[in-house]
Amino acid sequence: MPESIIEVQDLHKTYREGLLGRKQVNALRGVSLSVPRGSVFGLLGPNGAGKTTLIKVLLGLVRRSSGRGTMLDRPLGDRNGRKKVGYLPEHHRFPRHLTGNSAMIYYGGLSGMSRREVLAKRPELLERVGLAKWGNTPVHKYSKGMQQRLGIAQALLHNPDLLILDEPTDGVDPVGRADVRRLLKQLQEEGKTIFLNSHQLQEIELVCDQAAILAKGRVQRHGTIEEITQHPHARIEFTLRGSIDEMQYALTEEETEPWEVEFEDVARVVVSAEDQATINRCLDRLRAKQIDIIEMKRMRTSLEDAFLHIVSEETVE
Ligand SMILES: Nc1ncnc2c1ncn2[C@@H]1O[C@H](COP(=O)(O)OP(=O)(O)OP(=O)(O)O)[C@@H](O)[C@H]1O
Repeated sequence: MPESIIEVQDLHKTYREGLLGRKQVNALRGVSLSVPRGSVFGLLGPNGAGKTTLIKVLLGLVRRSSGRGTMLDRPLGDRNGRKKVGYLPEHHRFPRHLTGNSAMIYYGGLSGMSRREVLAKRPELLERVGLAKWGNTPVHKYSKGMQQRLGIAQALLHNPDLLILDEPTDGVDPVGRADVRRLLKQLQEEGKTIFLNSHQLQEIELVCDQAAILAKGRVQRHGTIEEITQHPHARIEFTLRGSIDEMQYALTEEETEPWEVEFEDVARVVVSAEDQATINRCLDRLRAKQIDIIEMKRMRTSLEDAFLHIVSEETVE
């Protein structure tokens, strides 16, 4: 088992609202998960699932109602555990009057760094995020992608081991997203762990090694992207040549998706197979009917399909 940088067990958070706190919102209802050190970990979930609450509990910005955990080998909420964390909040806005350079000094100061320390690190960090030439430009002239990259640069100032990024590519165009992805991969290669909250499922699929899907305050699925996208039944796409009638006859007992006839004697069909024995049976019947198997490939579910399936499965309370 790889070492965990974040480990939480049975985390609950209930917000209380209204007069005397009578109205309760159960934002986290027993969240358990572990984030391997050195991974890029994606936290996914529909609106209101509890993602930001989980991040805030990890950072000690919101007090948990119950549960336990560790972050960077310290108990949850421990101030020393937070010193090695870089954080990019959701919808963050830099004050308009700051430039890239002055923003780095301002935010470095907030995490206790002296001006001299920031000045020593700033050129390299701005270079890394592709903003070396933009240091003197006011941030209100930056594109959304540039602002997010500056946000990541400020989160890296104190050389954290763990980066927690809440929607880092929100509102960023595809080119900007590819830049952010490249940067995250580089940071991972340097040994940093990245915990990413994102709505962009494709983004998570491209950049993350592991993910957790949160819905209604509970972890619905947790594992590598491969594990999450594994379909319970294998789906095999066959491209076949021969008599279309004979093909259909050979596969009458199987669960197939609509046939696509490409030419008069070539067709493509997807067969759902519960196990290898089902696949073998299909092959035997097709061969017995003298059908040529031109191609056979196992289909993967996209993370988006898996996400929609998991979220629609979850029970409504
Ligand atoms: N300070 C608060 N007081 C009361 N309820 C809150 C508070 N913060 C969040 N909630 C509620 O807790 C639940 C989880 O909210 P949270 O913001 O953690 O979800 P999320 O998954 O981050 O959603 P989104 O993707 O929309 O940002 C929601 O029902 C939300 O309305």
